[in-house]
Amino acid sequence: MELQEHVIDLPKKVYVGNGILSKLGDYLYQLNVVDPILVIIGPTVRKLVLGEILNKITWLGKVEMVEVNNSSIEEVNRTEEIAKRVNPKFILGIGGGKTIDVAKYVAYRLNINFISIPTAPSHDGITSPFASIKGLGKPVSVKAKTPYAIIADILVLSSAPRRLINAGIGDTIGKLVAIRDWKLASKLTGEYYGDYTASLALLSAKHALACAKIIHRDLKYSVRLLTEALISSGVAMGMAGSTRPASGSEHLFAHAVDLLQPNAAMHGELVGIGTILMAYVHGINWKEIRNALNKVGAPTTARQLGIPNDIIIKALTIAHTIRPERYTILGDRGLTWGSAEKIARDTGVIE
Ligand SMILES: NC(=O)C1=CN([C@@H]2O[C@H](COP(=O)(O)OP(=O)(O)OC[C@H]3O[C@@H](n4cnc5c(N)ncnc54)[C@H](OP(=O)(O)O)[C@@H]3O)[C@@H](O)[C@H]2O)C=CC1
Ligand SMILES: O=C(CO)COP(=O)(O)O
Ligand SMILES: [Zn+2]
Repeated sequence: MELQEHVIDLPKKVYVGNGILSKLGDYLYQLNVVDPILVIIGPTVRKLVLGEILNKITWLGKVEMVEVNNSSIEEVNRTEEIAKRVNPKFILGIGGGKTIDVAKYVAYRLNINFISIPTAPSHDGITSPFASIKGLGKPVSVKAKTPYAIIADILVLSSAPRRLINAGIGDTIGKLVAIRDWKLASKLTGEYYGDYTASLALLSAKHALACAKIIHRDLKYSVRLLTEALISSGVAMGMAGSTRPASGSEHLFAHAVDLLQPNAAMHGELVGIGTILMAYVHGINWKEIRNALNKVGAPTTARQLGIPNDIIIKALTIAHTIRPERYTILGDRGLTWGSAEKIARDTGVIE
């Protein structure tokens, strides 16, 4: 049998360490970064780190900056127009998941090198060659540019609000369910299952569980664990050429809630709750997942997020329609209202 071509495109270098943003200029030199450079940043992060960043890169020559407010297609189009004018050789995306997604997607559309500088360990888009852009007609991620390099400063990441750190734990714990959905799909539909990439995603989830155990004692060490887990989950997506190892029924639930009640919660928070629910459906230890999220202070109930019970139940019943081509434990027909309500009540997600 002739093997289909599969190309794995991975970042060239990953820098991780405490206070390493102070060496940004050195890293860009090592990476042969030349001007013009376009910095894409969000408004909050701009206030926090822009001064430090600009200090380190202005020697490179022409540096322009664009502030993005969300990850909508309108914001992508606006940023792309600026990028066309600047004609950068490199794009630096600095911030949380939304800013990095916009930077990564604009870099993809214009085929420009993209460097990922995360400021919050809240999502595994830090390394992945995918972006979640609102307004493209579907709530799931689309192909984007593989980061040329990643610069993850643990001091910056661990100073992010605790809610963002907890969201990263939720997004990563989700892989416990995602890889089970993938394996199930391979058995039932014959879909290719990548043992290696699934193991990498599973390892990330285990690191997130370990992080949840020690975060109260050693924040910096646990954020380092979490960041490495997020990076390797992104690498798993890059190796698989799809978000399959990192996104299963728990993400479908999160996307469904986002559709029904936009901006109700952070992505990783919804994925965390989705993981409790779908772990229950898979018949695995959902209480361990709930305990880990509870222990760090991440939400485990609809009430904590101010989401009405009906939205949770409705999301469970429509989750299977979000990405019908990706088979999960929800099957082709999804959950009935009654079974969805029972799952949500049994797991304590709704009262
Ligand atoms: N591409 C992929 O593979 C993946 C993409 N995603 C996507 O990522 C997004 C979620 O990312 P997430 O980071 O949770 O949300 P946001 O990007 O919306 O970030 C949340 C907020 O945190 C702020 N922030 C970031 N860093 C810091 C910091 N160090 N200190 C204080 N505030 C900070 C941001 O500021 P500012 O306003 O400046 O941006 C923003 O206001 C979703 O759209 C999700 O779909 C998630 C997983 C994977
Ligand atoms: O959030 C993601 C991985 O954590 C990406 O998943 P989707 O492909 O479902 O958008
Ligand atoms: Zn995710």
